This record gives sequence, structure tokens and C-alpha cells, in this order.
Amino acid sequence: MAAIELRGLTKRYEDGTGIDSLTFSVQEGEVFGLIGPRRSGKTTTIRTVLGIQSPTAGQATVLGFDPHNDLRRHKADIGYLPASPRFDESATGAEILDSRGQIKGDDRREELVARFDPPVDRRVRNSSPDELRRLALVGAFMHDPALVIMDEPMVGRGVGGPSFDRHRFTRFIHEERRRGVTVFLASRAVDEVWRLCDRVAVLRDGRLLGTEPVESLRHRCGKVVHLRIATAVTASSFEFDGVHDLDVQTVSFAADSRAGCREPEEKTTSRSSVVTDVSFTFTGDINTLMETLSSYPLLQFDLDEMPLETVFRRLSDATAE
Ligand SMILES: Nc1ncnc2c1ncn2[C@@H]1O[C@H](COP(=O)(O)OP(=O)(O)OP(=O)(O)O)[C@@H](O)[C@H]1O
Repeated sequence: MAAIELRGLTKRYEDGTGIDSLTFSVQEGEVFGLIGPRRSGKTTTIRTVLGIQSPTAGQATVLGFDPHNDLRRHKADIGYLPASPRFDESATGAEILDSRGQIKGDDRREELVARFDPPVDRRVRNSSPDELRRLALVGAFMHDPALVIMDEPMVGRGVGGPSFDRHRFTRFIHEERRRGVTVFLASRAVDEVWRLCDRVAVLRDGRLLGTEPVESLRHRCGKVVHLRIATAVTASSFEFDGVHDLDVQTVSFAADSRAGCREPEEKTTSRSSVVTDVSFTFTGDINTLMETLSSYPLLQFDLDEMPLETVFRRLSDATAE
């Protein structure tokens, strides 16, 4: 059974469309990412799927029930981490968890408080946004739900900070997946989605561009490679499988110039009076790339994730073709 199923889910606001005819499903046990640029409809999807707002058309089912009518009865099966958690300012963290526990249960409270270190003894008004997100995270998982829905879980520094960094968060989500928990999360952070998700749905302007396993999407998007080579190199040297958007610039320096040099001592040799800056997007086999590069005198080698906007542009272009 699908954990979440959207069939033509549409939400229009008075002054525009939030989401338009979304149809896709999230399978039980997967970590599924909803990605898209700003105002693409991620939060609208989550709030409509949760029954916080009603759809204009279409339908969502969550763990087999209609969230708009039956959410109350199924609250204990779902955890929710909103993008900006709001709590009673005068309550302590412990009081917040007490009242949630009474509604949904709190079997895992002790374990998660030890792990996330939320501000249990302090009042909400005296706690930082990061601390409150950790409190919300405990609240989302402590009743051991079958499905957890998270909106931008790592926004800003998110649950980061000295006591709970993002690698520990990633490890936690991987552990939850191994326990069989289904996770549906919205994010604009590509590296977060790459680390956490099995599959993604990509939104743009409230419409679904497609759903895809993260591995194949990641492969299609590739990495951005920047090289500085201490010799003249022609573009044809880099015209091999998996190289796209190649840019090659060879620059000559006076023999004693150190301009733009990372390793100044290397620049004083006659060989390094010419450098070539090479950049490209790479979707091929990284071992082949490393083997090719080993034959060049590299001054600099950077391998970065594709910038988010480029990912979305590529996906939009691919969908339009
Ligand atoms: N309550 C609302 N009333 C009117 N319009 C809304 C409302 N909520 C969202 N929208 C509009 O719906 C569209 C989708 O917004 P939404 O917040 O769902 O996108 P998002 O992908 O979550 O954006 P972000 O990444 O910036 O959080 C936007 O054009 C937005 O202005």
C-alpha cells in the first residue's frame, strides 16, 4: 500500500494557484523528497496532504485514509515537523512534550530527548530557533509514528548546532528508515535531499515535473568540476563521456607573476607561467575522471554539487523536451 497517494491534488488560493493536479505516491518505508524552487508549492502540498487545508480539487490519502475528514483519528500514526514550529511562549519544553504526549503518546520521548537535547527545562520564549526545532523534532517522532512529514527539516541551521549536527540528523533518518518509518520531506537543499532521500518529486510553479529515484536524478544532474592546471591544455583533452558545458581558458603570466596562484612557489617555475582554468559539469564515471586528471599538473581541483537553480533548470528543460 502507498503511504501517501495524491490524485490530481489541486489547491487554488484567491490570488493564484498553490498546486495544480499533482498525482504521485510515496511508498511505505521510503524516504521521499519533495523538491522545487521557492513558491513551487511544497508547503501547500504538505499542508493539503495533512488536511490542514482542504484541496480545491483532487484527493490525497494518507495511510489509506482521507486526511481532511479522518486526521484526528489517525494523529498517532503521523509525525509532523513544520518549517517554522510555533509553541506557547510561556511553556517549558517539557510541558510542550507533556501535552503532545497526552494526545499522541510518547514511548520514545526519553530516548529522543537524550539524542536531540531540546530545551526541556527552559521556556519557549527563552529558547533559540534551533533549540525549538530540536524540540519539534522530538515531538514529531516521540510517539513512534509510521509516517513522518517534514517541511524543510534543515532550514537555516535547522537542527544543527553543537549538540546535533546535520550528519547526526542524517544518521537518525537512515536509522528510522531501517526501522520501517516512511518519511516525506520538502526541501530546497539539494545536498540534504541527496543524502536523505530514496526518491523525489520535483515541483515547479505548483506543477509536477516528475518523480525519480535520487540516484538517477543525481547522475543526470552531475557535479560541477573546476580545475586549474599548471600548463596549457586544449579543450579537446576534456571532450570525453560525461563532460558537459565545457569551458577552457588558458592564461599566460609573466615568469615572476604570482597572480591567481594557490601555490605561489609552483608559479615561479617556467612551466607554471601558463595556467589553464577548466570547468565543466560531469555526469560520467568519477574513476575515469580521476585517471584522466592524474596525467595533468593540477594546481586546483574542486568537485561541487550542482547549484540548486541549475538542477531545477535542467529538470525543467528535460521535461519540456
Ligand atoms: N495561504 C496562502 N494564501 C495565498 N497564496 C498562498 C498561500 N500559501 C501559499 N500561497 C502561494 O502558493 C504558491 C506556492 O507556495 P508554497 O509556500 O506552497 O511554495 P513553497 O515551494 O513551499 O515555497 P518556499 O520554498 O518559498 O517555502 C506561491 O505562489 C504562494 O504565494
